[in-house]
Amino acid sequence: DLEQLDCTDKQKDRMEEFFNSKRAIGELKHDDLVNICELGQGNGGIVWKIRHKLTDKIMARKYCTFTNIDDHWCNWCQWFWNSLSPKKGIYLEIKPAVKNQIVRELKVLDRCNSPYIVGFYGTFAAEGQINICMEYMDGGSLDLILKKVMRIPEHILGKITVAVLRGLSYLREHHRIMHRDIKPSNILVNHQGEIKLCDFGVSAQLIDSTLQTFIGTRSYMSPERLEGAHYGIMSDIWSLGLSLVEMALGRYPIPPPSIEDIDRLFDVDPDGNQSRPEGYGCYKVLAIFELMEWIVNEAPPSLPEKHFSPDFCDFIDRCLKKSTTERADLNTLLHHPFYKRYATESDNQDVSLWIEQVHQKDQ
Ligand SMILES: COC(=O)c1c[nH]c2ncccc12
Ligand code: NA
Repeated sequence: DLEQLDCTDKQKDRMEEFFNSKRAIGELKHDDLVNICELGQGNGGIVWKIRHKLTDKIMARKYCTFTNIDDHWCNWCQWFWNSLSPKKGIYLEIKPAVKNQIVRELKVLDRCNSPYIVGFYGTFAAEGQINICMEYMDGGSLDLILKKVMRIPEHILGKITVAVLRGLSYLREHHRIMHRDIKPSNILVNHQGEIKLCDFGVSAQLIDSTLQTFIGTRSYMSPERLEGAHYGIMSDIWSLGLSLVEMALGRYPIPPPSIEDIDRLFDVDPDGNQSRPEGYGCYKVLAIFELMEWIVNEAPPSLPEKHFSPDFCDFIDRCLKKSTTERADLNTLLHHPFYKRYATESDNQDVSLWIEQVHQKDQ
């Protein structure tokens, strides 16, 4: 039965519904699943929309790719990364014993039941890969939504903040783990207006066995983590702050845009449509290592009070303190006015409506 989570009756019903469908599905087998379409190339794997033949249940399935060690680039990266932080050796192959440990550790996902964590149907090894089957979120991930809209309005970002902080609290209180990879592509939404986290580092072995730590063109990693120092939940807080600024401005905020850049981003043309101004793409895109250097050495980004509420600006400033001793911790943020403004609203009809509008743009 449901652990007595502090959630609304509607949320309890939704989770009960999920448990029933999970029980009906039972043990997941490779041959019972049919691929429908690709949903995204996540970090450490590819995500597919699939259908469970016997129950017609739609799910999301992540194929976890490992260090394809024959790839020269990966070897170089891994060597480079180890030279930066020689704390762990290079996994030249995924030994069966390691694979079994990963599957065992992923079983923890069976017990991750929260309205703010994407549902888990099961995991299995097939064709030398590990598969994780999860709840399908028909609104997709926020990075893809951000590509469709100019930027995400503050009241929606407030709801996103509530969901992420509650998801992080759940992971810490019930499973004593941090997320490790908070960013827009790991925050999913659906047409019911639900907002959930996915891709958290539940298996230490899986984290060690994949190169996910730094592949990609952007970094949501905190300064202390980039420096190879010890990091914990406070690193998730930094990642949340950076993700919120990106979604609020509509672009990755490092190097920080100038006030002129921001005014241009917020300019509306005469007939009131917000089109991406021609100068939009003009900002300099830094290479990944320049970016990491900027995060470690330069001042953190912030929001302009001209376009956002003082509470939101203050919330962001507290998340993006470079020093972990100055940065707000989870409990402080759960008492922050910006969080409290949205925490009271129990249903997410506004989010549901907004998702509808966003996806209408496709048609
Ligand atoms: C890593 O998990 C995922 O990316 C996803 C889990 N459920 C989803 N639903 C839609 C899109 C992506 C996902
Ligand atoms: Na992901």
